Amino acid sequence: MNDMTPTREQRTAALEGMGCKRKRVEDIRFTQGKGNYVDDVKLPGMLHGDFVRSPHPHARVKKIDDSEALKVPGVLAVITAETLKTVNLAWMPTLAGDVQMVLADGKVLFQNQEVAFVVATDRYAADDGINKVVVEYEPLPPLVDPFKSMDADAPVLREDLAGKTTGAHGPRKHHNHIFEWTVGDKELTDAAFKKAEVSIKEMISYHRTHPSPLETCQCVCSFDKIKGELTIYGTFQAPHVIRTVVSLIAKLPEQKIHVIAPDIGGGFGNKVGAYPGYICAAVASIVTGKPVKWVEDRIENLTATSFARDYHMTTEIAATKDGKVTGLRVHVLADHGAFDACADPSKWPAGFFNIVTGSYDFPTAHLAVDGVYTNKAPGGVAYRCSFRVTEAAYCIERAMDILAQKLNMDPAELRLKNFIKPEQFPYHSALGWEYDSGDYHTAMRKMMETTDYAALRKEQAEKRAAFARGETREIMGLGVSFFTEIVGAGPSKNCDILGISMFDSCEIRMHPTGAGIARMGTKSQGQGHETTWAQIIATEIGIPADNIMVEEGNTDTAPYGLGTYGSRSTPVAGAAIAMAARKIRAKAQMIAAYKLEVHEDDLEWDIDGFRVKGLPEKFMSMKDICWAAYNSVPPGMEPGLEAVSYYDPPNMTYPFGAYLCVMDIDVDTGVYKVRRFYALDDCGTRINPMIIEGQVHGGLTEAFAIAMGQEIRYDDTGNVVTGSFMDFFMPTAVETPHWETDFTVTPSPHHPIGAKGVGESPNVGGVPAFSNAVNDAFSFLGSTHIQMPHDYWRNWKAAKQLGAVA
Ligand code: PCD
Ligand SMILES: [Cu+]
Repeated sequence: MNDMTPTREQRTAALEGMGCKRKRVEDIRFTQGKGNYVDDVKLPGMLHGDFVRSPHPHARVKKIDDSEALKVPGVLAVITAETLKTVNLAWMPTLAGDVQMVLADGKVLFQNQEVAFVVATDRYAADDGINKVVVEYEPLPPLVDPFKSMDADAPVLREDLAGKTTGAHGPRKHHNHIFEWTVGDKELTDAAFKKAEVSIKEMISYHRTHPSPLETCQCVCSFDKIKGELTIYGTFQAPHVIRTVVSLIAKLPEQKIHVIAPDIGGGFGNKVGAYPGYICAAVASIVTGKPVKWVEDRIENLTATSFARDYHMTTEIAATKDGKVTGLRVHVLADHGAFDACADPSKWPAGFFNIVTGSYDFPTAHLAVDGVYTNKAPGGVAYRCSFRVTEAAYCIERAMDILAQKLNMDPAELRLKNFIKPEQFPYHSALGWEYDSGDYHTAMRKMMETTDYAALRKEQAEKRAAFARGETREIMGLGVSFFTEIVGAGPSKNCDILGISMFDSCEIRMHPTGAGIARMGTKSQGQGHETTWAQIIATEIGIPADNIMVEEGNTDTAPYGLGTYGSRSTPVAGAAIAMAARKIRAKAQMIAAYKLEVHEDDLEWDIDGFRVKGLPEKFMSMKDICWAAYNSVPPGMEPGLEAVSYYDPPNMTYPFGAYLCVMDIDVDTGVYKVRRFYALDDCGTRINPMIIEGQVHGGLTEAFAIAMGQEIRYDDTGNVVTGSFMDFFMPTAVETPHWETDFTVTPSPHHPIGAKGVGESPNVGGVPAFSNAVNDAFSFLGSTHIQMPHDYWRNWKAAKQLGAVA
């Protein structure tokens, strides 16, 4: 060996594999404005469609007159429910087993609901056409408050369901009831409460909000009459699912549907579902024979496509005097809006909300969820929520603080006392999950030491005394949050969408020169998959990440996958990638054995190739093996080097984290300052620490937005009052706090590379940390729970109600 021979460290570094802070390859195009988004798709002769929307939240549609609209220059067609009925598409199935109007059929059920679709030569003409469509409405009483939805005299919203006493998830108790879902042992839990030395009860609401990605939902549909083929470019987080759904509802053969999700400007769950815009653009293209583009504007996005949360959680904890939890009882009233269009795996009407026991060893628990209809937009699973895990984490983390307050215990100490212990993993929760791995005590203690939690509590006590003496008008809050996430939907035993198991996939094809292309069933919307997926392959097969091209989002080339949401890509596709790479390596080993003239078992893997055991100079690099795969494979072996893997995970993964928010609030103005925010995340094996940090920063910023002001609010008449960025809080760099990140590593025992998801964690853990900080600040004035969002006005109002301001 000469001096030029690279060291093992240099060879490893050259791969830029797992653990490397590899720079994001996609950013080369994004930072130069060279991304290719749906709105960049411009096809010859392309038309534009736009919606007439209802100003009323609840009304009968008496008549739609399009005669004047059709006279507008450039307007070619006005599509209504009547048009759609001719092709059986006036209603579409939702992922939650309900049906949803594509265009208003006799009635509208929420403000801004789609009523008619105007198709024109350009967007402006379409807009002019919209203004000329005359719709005659007969307003009906709106139902806004979910708590009144099951009143005896509540208006009937869904006339199409008249007389139906069962829905997709069992019996319905009322004409506005969707489902009741119960989990856990009711008797045992009731008994625990009877015996309880201490208990708390609080109605904890997680308000309605919206993911509002930078790029709104949009598509271009192009129907080729001659070939009978439909090509759909769209902002799809799950392109294959869209292809299957379109095939099923439009009765087009699946091979004749090409779904392409190009670059996506943020998804956050907003782009999982199927929207009327997609159906209308497809029908318009079939009718006109021209490509049709549909692009939502911001107000449409905020008010009509997939809201998030709107969970009202009556929460009770039973405990002993010294702070050991003995039971948890939760009732949720879930406001699903006008149609149940929640994008959960089929069997889970309330998603994975039954992770609500959190990080604590509850001997027993019982949960009941009632889903109800109101005159609001449909949706329900979006915005970094992992299928209602954000709601569950908020519920339990707020409740633990309330219990700590009642017991006069420190909230961090109460948590430490009740954590599931490291030796209890795999841990079976009272509500039915098997937590794969965790070390909660270590994470919590690291958070407490790094932030000097004890000193902060001391400072708080001093400030409270000073406040009492009238020396300051500022109060200080410490928001502790310790969350357990459940991501990686999911095992076919309990997760499917429309009957398709929630596996994911990867196909790797190596080229002769030691480069390759890898395709997955997932679809990045900004997460950086092009960077990280190549890193997994680099480590697994010893080819530099730079030599692996990652391609997602084209259903013609990618293997079938269920898409990217619920932080499932790393737990599911990440595993498929490792498994496909291992198949490549297994074949490579046979080729290397043949070339080095030894038995396969005499070879050992060494960073970027195979070495003959005990003969270090006999080595064949993976690059050379790629070449050999195309010219000298062992007799009887097929040439080439490619592999595909479909991975059905044996379990979910359970990332966790310890967060602390330090906040100061001025009681006279309600103005708060986030002095410090510390976030420790454990997502098992870390693929790209820089990307993880970016994910955490992004998720915390969204958590900050939600907890401190962001809200989709309806007034009593069913009017959305926060339907634009004038009113919907969108934090910029000015408002956003500074984030301190940290980590521990507890690998997932069942995942091939030990990785868990991380993308949703900061939102799951962040919201309770902010809300607990506000509540902790006010608690010494006698409050137990202040509802989110905690904007200045509400903080001031709380201070006033608590007698802190005159
Ligand atoms: N351990 C680990 C984990 C992870 N990672 C990384 O990180 C990321 C993420 O991941 P995940 O967790 O697995 O996830 P995904 O699946 O991929 O994704 C999803 C998520 O993601 C997040 N993030 C983000 N970012 C961006 N940029 N954009 C967007 O849109 C978004 N979104 C959001 C959401 S909302 Mo949902 O949908 O609601 O359900 S869900 C979600 C990627 O890249 C990966 O690779 C690493 O590195 N490592
Ligand atoms: Cu989610």
